[in-house]
Amino acid sequence: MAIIKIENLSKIYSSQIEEVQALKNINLTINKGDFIVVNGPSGSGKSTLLNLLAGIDEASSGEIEINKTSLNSLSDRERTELRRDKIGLVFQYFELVPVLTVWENVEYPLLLQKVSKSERKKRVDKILKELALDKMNNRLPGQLSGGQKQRVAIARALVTEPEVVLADEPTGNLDSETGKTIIELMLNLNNEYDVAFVIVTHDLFINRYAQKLIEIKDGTLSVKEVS
Ligand SMILES: Nc1ncnc2c1ncn2[C@@H]1O[C@H](COP(=O)(O)OP(=O)(O)OP(=O)(O)O)[C@@H](O)[C@H]1O
Repeated sequence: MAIIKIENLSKIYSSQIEEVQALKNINLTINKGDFIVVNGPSGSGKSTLLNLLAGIDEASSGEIEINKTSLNSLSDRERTELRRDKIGLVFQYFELVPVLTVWENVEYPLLLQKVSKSERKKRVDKILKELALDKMNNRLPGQLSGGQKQRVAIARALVTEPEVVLADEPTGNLDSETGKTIIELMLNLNNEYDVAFVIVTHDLFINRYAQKLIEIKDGTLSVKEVS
């Protein structure tokens, strides 16, 4: 079942000096439970693609459908809510809120969704236990290792029960052993919850975990192999 459908998506960055076509007519379907790895050289358009999916930036032309709803057909507010409900985000530099505890960081997206207090407690406790972080509930992000921070970020991305998690260089700031643990954790969560993962990375070791391996080059996308 398709969760996200990208059709003829293009992005042009224009300034007074030049125009850069960062994405050229991209087509891609992300299905329920997919584990997709995206490679590509620096400047090829990987972050642009994630930013368009995450709503951090807007496409120049083309369509993104989430659960059969075209983002172009929605108001700004509806678009934000749809993304907030269906997409979880994980970043290279973790992006945790430094003054909130581990527990509060994971609770935060549920506050935005206006989930009740009792339901918040249930869901945050469950995901922190699942990710073996329940002994660290009251720590601040500054008191965690890189791998622990990334586990908190993954818990925060999953607590809203999204259909897809987009991860931008999730191992980029971790040593190789911790990076491997994080990817294997994502794979387990993918199997357990059937949530799709799209991992944009330079770390070639991640490719062996891919169900679908995608390469972006000069703004065009190709599927390298499907297992
Ligand atoms: N805000 C912007 N204004 C102008 N050009 C931009 C902007 N953001 C990105 N670009 C250009 O768009 C192209 C794609 O950039 P993008 O950041 O998507 O690449 P990337 O594959 O994520 O690279 P990296 O692996 O280095 O992060 C590049 O040529 C880049 O210089």
